[in-house]
Amino acid sequence: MNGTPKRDGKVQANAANGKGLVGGRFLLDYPSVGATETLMMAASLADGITVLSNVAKEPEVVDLARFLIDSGASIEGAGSDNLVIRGKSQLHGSECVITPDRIEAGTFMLAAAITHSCISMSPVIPSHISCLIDKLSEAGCKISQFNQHTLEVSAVPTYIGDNLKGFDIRTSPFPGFPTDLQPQAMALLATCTGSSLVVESVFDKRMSHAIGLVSFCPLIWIVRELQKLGARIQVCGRTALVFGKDKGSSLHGSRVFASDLRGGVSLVLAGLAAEGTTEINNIAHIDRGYENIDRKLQHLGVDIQRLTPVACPL
Ligand SMILES: CC(=O)N[C@H]1[C@@H](OP(=O)(O)OP(=O)(O)OC[C@H]2O[C@@H](n3ccc(=O)[nH]c3=O)[C@H](O)[C@@H]2O)O[C@H](CO)[C@@H](O)[C@@H]1O
Ligand SMILES: C=C(OP(=O)(O)O)C(=O)O
Repeated sequence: MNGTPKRDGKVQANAANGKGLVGGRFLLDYPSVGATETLMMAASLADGITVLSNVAKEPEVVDLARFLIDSGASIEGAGSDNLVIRGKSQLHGSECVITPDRIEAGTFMLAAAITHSCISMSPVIPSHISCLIDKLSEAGCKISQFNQHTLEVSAVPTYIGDNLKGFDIRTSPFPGFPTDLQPQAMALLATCTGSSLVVESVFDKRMSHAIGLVSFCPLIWIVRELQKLGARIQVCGRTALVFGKDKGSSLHGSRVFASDLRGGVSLVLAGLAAEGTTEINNIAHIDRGYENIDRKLQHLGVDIQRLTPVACPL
């Protein structure tokens, strides 16, 4: 794309002067999920061979590669640092079964932990959430795998004693700890014993952008909402220090506001552990990533009521 003009806030792109896309070599500065997926789709229909280096290895990238291959694309290396894509003149339709949502599964695992309960989940691909499995095990949960795709998370008092132990987190690209589970894990840490460090190394703006709320920053916002529920958290740059539960201190219900998807669901988790009633507003954020979360939690015995309908029915 040469001399990409910007007009009225829009970018107008012209591929190879109107002759279509041509393959090439790309070295990504950062293994970006969106950039890898976009380049993979473009290269599948570009003229010639494309070599992509330092690409994202997230399961969703591998899933998209599988779908493109089933649709006629030629992609080698999905799940590794490098991809070789031989462009085709066209693709065809194919059927696709989407990989189980590891972030939804991880959120329910954290729900089991924060409520000191036992939840069995299926289908889950354990290797997609091995980092969370390790952290919850470190906290004292018992995680059992029953068959290829069934996991049970147990944090019942007879097993863990009075409380789970805090643990430290540093988010990083797959297979590291997912940034999309960071706020939910922070809610859990506020109920564990001891202090825990959370370092956000994927999304700079989730941590450092707006200390003092100069402009919108999801992390600062969510910390403030969790604090309304009694969580004790201090943020410094990309690091949050979560002070766990002392004897006598606990989360309590309050009126809070979701400001984004994962921060929003972390308020649901905190609400599960809080004494009294928690009212969460702006739940459209949560509905974007959790289908029927209220009904799923009701099935697990949670006293939860939806006060506003799903904004955009799924
Ligand atoms: C729709 C979707 O799939 N969204 C996911 C995707 O977002 P998304 O694809 O947008 O995330 P990226 O992996 O591109 O970006 C992650 C971070 O890296 C930064 N960056 C990105 C490219 C670059 O060249 N340099 C750079 O610094 C971005 O500003 C951002 O802070 O991956 C994120 C990281 O796992 C997840 O949190 C999102 O849920
Ligand atoms: C950040 C996420 O998605 P979105 O970019 O759609 O908010 C997410 O899935 O956690």
